[in-house]
Amino acid sequence: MTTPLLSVRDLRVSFAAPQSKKWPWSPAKRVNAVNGVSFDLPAGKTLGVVGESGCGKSTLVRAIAGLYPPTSGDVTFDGKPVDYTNRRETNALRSRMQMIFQDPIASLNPRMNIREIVTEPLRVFRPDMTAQAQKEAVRAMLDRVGIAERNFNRYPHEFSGGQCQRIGIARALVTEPDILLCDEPVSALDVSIQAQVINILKELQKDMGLTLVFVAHDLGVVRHISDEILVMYMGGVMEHAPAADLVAAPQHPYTKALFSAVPVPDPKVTTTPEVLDGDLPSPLDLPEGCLFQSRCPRRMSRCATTRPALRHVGQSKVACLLYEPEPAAI
Ligand SMILES: Nc1ncnc2c1ncn2[C@@H]1O[C@H](COP(=O)(O)OP(=O)(O)OP(=O)(O)O)[C@@H](O)[C@H]1O
Repeated sequence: MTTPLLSVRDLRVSFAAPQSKKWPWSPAKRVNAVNGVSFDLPAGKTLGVVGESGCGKSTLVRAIAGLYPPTSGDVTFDGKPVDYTNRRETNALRSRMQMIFQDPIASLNPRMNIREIVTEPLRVFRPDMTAQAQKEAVRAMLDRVGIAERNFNRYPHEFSGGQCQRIGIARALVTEPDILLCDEPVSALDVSIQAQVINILKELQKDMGLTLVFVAHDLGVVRHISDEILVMYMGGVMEHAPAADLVAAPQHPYTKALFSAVPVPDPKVTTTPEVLDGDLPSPLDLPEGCLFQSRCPRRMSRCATTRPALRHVGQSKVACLLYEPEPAAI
């Protein structure tokens, strides 16, 4: 079996919660944003990450990129464990692992023109390149994302959201990284522009042999671009499956509810979104058993005490006690 390009094992990220002003002596609490995520991603493939707002998707990719320090767990990149406390190592990692963000305009420096923005990563990560070689690389990269040379001296505010996202992609890919972490890159764009940006990403992935992690809350977009999909809920993985299997036959009760809400573009097909009752648990105080128990339509008594592990169900991996035999009574 080939070694995956990216391996994540039991990754956890928590943040210090703001201290209560009314009860400053109360014990400090932590927001548990990512709670034990594991996956392997082979080179050249795309992993989609989906889930409701606040389930920890952005925190997961930012922790992998080294923007948030993981609380525990291991990340292995290209066969080597990543030490996020080692600054030199993290900097070297950044040249091979780049990121694009949700708000394309805000993620570009408003004081730099487009040429300067796309040249910046080369100045940092490829100081060995001559100024002429850098200029050529920037021109070629901007050309590939469809930005004409006559616009290179213009500033981000002069471009539309879709153009800014293309510039963001050029900035991320100019150093020819191995992996691109995409944090909701098309959520802020119009639907027609979303398709253009996704097609550019897919073309570049093919040409450059890129590996992608693609975060989105729009399941339609994710299933179009992904080879495999990770479904997150309250910072944990509920299901991890090949995209086609997840769409055709979701296994976890949460995935089923999530997919039942996706509209089908066919007037003859009627869909009935499954409404989930119950409250979300607090990320400050996670339940002992299954993270989804408070809203699960298939809840059983042992869900309150046992946290299910991801286990194989056909081609998928599912974290649900429905697929775990009940232990025999002693
Ligand atoms: N810097 C931070 N400090 C404290 N809590 C944070 C911080 N960043 C995220 N969180 C919390 O961590 C949890 C996960 O947030 P995150 O942004 O990763 O979710 P998400 O799934 O990406 O949501 P969205 O789709 O809305 O971007 C949330 O409860 C959020 O409030």
